[in-house]
Amino acid sequence: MSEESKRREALIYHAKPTPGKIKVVPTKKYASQRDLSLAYSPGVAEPCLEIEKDKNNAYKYTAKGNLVAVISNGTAVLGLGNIGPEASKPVMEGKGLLFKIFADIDVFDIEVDTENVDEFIQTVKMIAPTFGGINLEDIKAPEAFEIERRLKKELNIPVMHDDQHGTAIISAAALINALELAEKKIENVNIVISGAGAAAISCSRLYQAFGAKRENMVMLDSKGVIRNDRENLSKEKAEFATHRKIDTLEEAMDNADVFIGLSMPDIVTPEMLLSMAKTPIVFAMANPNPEVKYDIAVKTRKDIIMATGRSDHPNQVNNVLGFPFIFRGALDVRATKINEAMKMAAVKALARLAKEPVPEQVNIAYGETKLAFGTDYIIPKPFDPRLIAEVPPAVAKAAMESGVANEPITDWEKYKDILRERLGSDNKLVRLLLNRAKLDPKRVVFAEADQLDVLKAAQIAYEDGIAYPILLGRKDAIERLMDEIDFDADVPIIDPKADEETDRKNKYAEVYWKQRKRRGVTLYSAQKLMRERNYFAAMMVSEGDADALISGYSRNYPTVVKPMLELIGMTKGTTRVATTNVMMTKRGPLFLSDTSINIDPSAKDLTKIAQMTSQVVKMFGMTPIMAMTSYSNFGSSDHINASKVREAVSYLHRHFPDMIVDGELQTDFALNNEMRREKFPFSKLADKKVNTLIFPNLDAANITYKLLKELNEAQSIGPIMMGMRKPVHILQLGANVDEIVNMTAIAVIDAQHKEKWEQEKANSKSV
Ligand SMILES: NC(=O)C1=CN([C@@H]2O[C@H](COP(=O)(O)OP(=O)(O)OC[C@H]3O[C@@H](n4cnc5c(N)ncnc54)[C@H](OP(=O)(O)O)[C@@H]3O)[C@@H](O)[C@H]2O)C=CC1
Ligand SMILES: CC(=O)C(=O)O
Ligand SMILES: [Mg+2]
Repeated sequence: MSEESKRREALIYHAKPTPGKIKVVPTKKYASQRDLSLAYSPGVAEPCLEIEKDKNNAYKYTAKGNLVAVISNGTAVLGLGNIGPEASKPVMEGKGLLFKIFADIDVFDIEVDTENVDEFIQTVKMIAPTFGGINLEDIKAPEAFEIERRLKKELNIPVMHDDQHGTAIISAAALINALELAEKKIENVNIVISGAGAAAISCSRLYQAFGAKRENMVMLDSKGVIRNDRENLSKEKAEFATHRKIDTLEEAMDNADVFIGLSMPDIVTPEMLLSMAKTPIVFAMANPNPEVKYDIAVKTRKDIIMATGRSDHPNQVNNVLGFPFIFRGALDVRATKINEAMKMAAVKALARLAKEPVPEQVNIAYGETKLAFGTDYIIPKPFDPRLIAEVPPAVAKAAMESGVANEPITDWEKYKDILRERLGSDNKLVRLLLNRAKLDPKRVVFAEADQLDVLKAAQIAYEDGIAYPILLGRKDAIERLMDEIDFDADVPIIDPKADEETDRKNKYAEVYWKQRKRRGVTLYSAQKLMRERNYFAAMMVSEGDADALISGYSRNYPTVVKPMLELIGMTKGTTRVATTNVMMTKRGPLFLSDTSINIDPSAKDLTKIAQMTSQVVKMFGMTPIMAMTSYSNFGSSDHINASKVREAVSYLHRHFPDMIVDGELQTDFALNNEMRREKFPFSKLADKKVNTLIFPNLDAANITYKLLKELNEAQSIGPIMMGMRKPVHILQLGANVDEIVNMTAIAVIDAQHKEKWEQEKANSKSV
């Protein structure tokens, strides 16, 4: 994309469909007059009076505790300089967006029209009662130092200048890890710091707290090297003035181990990079354009460990990894400050997390195949969902230990769950699935293990303890791919076409032939069939050599369903198989059935689909609240398509009175309690939140789930196969790695349940 197109794209993004990036959304009901009388006069007076009695009640009755002010005067906006308060607003709104999506913190951005330190401080102090915390942003040095120092002293809520400490925290974490990779000790390295402003001074101070030596540092500002014989140095610059008799960046870079750029674009030349010591560490963090372009740097030095502040290259060292999580931890213990102990705890948590195996969803989010700790991955990525559960607890704990927390946390596991929940219900449901599977992992045969994504999913399932994979496919291809993705495990690999070792192929063929020899199957044709991976895999499960099966990644649904039905068949007493998809929507998980199999189910089929779906919903630990959907509401149409749904509902009401199910209902009435309450107060669904929709036919269900998925309205898990005698689960064609892992967990849970039923059956027989 050309620079001009990028420019246009950025402007359109900010302008359309509504100008800006954030808005205020009410969190309470406001539909009726009654709601309004609570939200505003007269009801609102009650919390006012409670807060008048005790100011701390503001945390109980208002949004204060989760509200941070992002405040700037626009004097040092990114690396764009002093562009004024109005021009800084897009950046401040951007910070608001990041606070929200990464840590679920609400933000008012406030742009103040003054460069006078006293006026600025006075303004912040006067508006501070509104907020739980103050994030100072893009205020130039040296004023930024005084502003932060005085506000910290005079306010009893956390105040942090993000450009100083957010940047210091993330770059210190990156530096610690980069030094480990370069096999250098922080006490010994020579560090050049370009910039002597808010970010640079604060970073250099924090590096010292981790062992860097001031005498090994050379700092530069717009006038060159800050020497101790220079006159009129500010207090902060004087702190880092060097005794070395050098003047230029070029001289400073000679034999330096580390370059920290918090200044201006394009000031580091290839020659300077070449003059640095071996395995140089270069963090060119000026935004939006770094001190040296990423491509030039990595081309110039093959041994470089390179980072920028940008998201379009590896190693984004940017304070986005700091401020959301630091404030989250501070707010959650109602800390009065953000102190050194809290900052250091955040550094350590970030540095540690980078060394942990990276979840596949992070690889997917960044279009990577295998992120792992190394020169191109020295710090976690901002979209890493683990950040929220790792960094804020570390910060909160440090706040408690250093005596600045007003609301200590006692149950850390519960706190971590609450934090994860803040990122939405999708993560919660998936986590629940994975955790359940891990409780009792099963042997899962992956019928298409020679496909990279399937193999990666099998690797994750194995490494996370979700399943014991059995890999089916060409052995040489699987082994080559395993090498490629570092899947180093002793898991069975079976090639159905050449399974000489166990001779299972012939054993399965014999079983199959015996079952069907009077139905035109010869032993020869059975042997031929067992070379086909889906038949072989189905026989493995049927014969108890595997507990569950995953297939369908590379073939269309009916081709895979056929052998499964033929060899494994349905659960006893079942006349139908069907599928359900769980859609993770904004209103919570929603089960949709039947999404893949029954084209035009009868009333009786619909009752079966509803019952099977009800079992699956329970498997997810939820109570099924089901609406049988239609274009008609409770008899408003006499057409056969509506009456069959009515008939199904009536059957379920008669035979399963405990089931919470009703219809026929249009989807808006099914999902909107108020509409339903008003028009159909007699409905058995009453005020319950519907979590399951049974559709009258395949068209409706399949179109709905694909539409939701494609419009990014919901992430989908499924289709989950229901009604099979054994746990067999068929993927959507071309499913991604996350979807395959989720399906594997479902297959394992399905196997756990089926095993339990078998045992219960056996026990009841023996009684
Ligand atoms: N990646 C990240 O997370 C972050 C990156 N930054 C980036 O760091 C830069 C500085 O931000 P901040 O500290 O807030 O701003 P400040 O205005 O406080 O500081 C800017 C500093 O850069 C110095 N400078 C200007 N030109 C040169 C030059 N040619 N060589 C060396 N130093 C020079 C200035 O010198 P003088 O004192 O003489 O004026 C000043 O000390 C910006 O580009 C910003 O985008 C900032 C925060 C976070
Ligand atoms: C990232 C940031 O805060 C800055 O560049 O100013
Ligand atoms: Mg900034």
